[in-house]
Amino acid sequence: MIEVTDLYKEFNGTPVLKGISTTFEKGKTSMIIGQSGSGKTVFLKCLLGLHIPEQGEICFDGRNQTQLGIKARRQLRQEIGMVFQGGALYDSLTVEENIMFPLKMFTNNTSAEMLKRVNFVLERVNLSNVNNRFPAEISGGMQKRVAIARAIVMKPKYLFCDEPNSGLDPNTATVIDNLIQEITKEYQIITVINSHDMNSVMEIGEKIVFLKDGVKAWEGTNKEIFKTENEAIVNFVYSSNLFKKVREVYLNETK
Ligand SMILES: Nc1ncnc2c1ncn2[C@@H]1O[C@H](COP(=O)(O)OP(=O)(O)OP(=O)(O)O)[C@@H](O)[C@H]1O
Repeated sequence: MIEVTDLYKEFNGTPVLKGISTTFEKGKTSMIIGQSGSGKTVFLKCLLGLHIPEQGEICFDGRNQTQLGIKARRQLRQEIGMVFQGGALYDSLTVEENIMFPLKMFTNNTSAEMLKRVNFVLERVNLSNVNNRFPAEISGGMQKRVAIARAIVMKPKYLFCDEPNSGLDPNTATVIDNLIQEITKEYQIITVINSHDMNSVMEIGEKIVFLKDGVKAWEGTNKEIFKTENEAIVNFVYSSNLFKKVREVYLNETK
């Protein structure tokens, strides 16, 4: 479990995260949502250890990230897989080289062992015959799959995804969402996703943390989001007429 307690982060005296506490569980896809500027990226960067919070604790299965020594921090970093916004693949490396990169960096595996693992994760994300292609030679959806394959190649305990669906059409976005959720369950990973995409939130948001002005304004599941009376989350999620209608139908059907 990841336990975040009273997390506080400021920049030049301006508070961005104002005492956030929450937990993320194994085998669940948890989502951080909120308006632009609400602090989602800063929160994810704190989890990754890229920002040092002024106050609070982030415990990864009992290990308080902010108090770990260099060696333990490096170990923890290796247990985290990251899917960056836009995929962040290396353009000059092939798909195979991109996925092999963390293995080369952090393991002493032989070339044959690394290749076996690369092919295994490529198969897991339903990609074949793309080993020697460059990122520019495959579609956006395929690039996301490669980014997911690279994120899981080190068998992470924790998977963080920043806007994994950005730039994808709705069908491909749903396929990527489902893939992330399947992998989360199959390998019992703790997955935390930053998202703007309400379809994703409704589809795979087993836990949703809603940030508003750096404060946790609501948390719950994608089912609870339909029923909640919390004004802040209702205004945020149901700003679209389509979602207002969907909510009405759901509430009528479950009366
Ligand atoms: N390195 C930094 N230095 C100073 N201010 C920062 C820094 N990083 C983020 N901020 C500020 O923190 C606030 C929250 O930013 P953050 O990027 O977390 O928002 P967000 O919710 O991820 O927004 P978006 O959905 O647009 O990506 C913003 O006001 C931003 O300007």
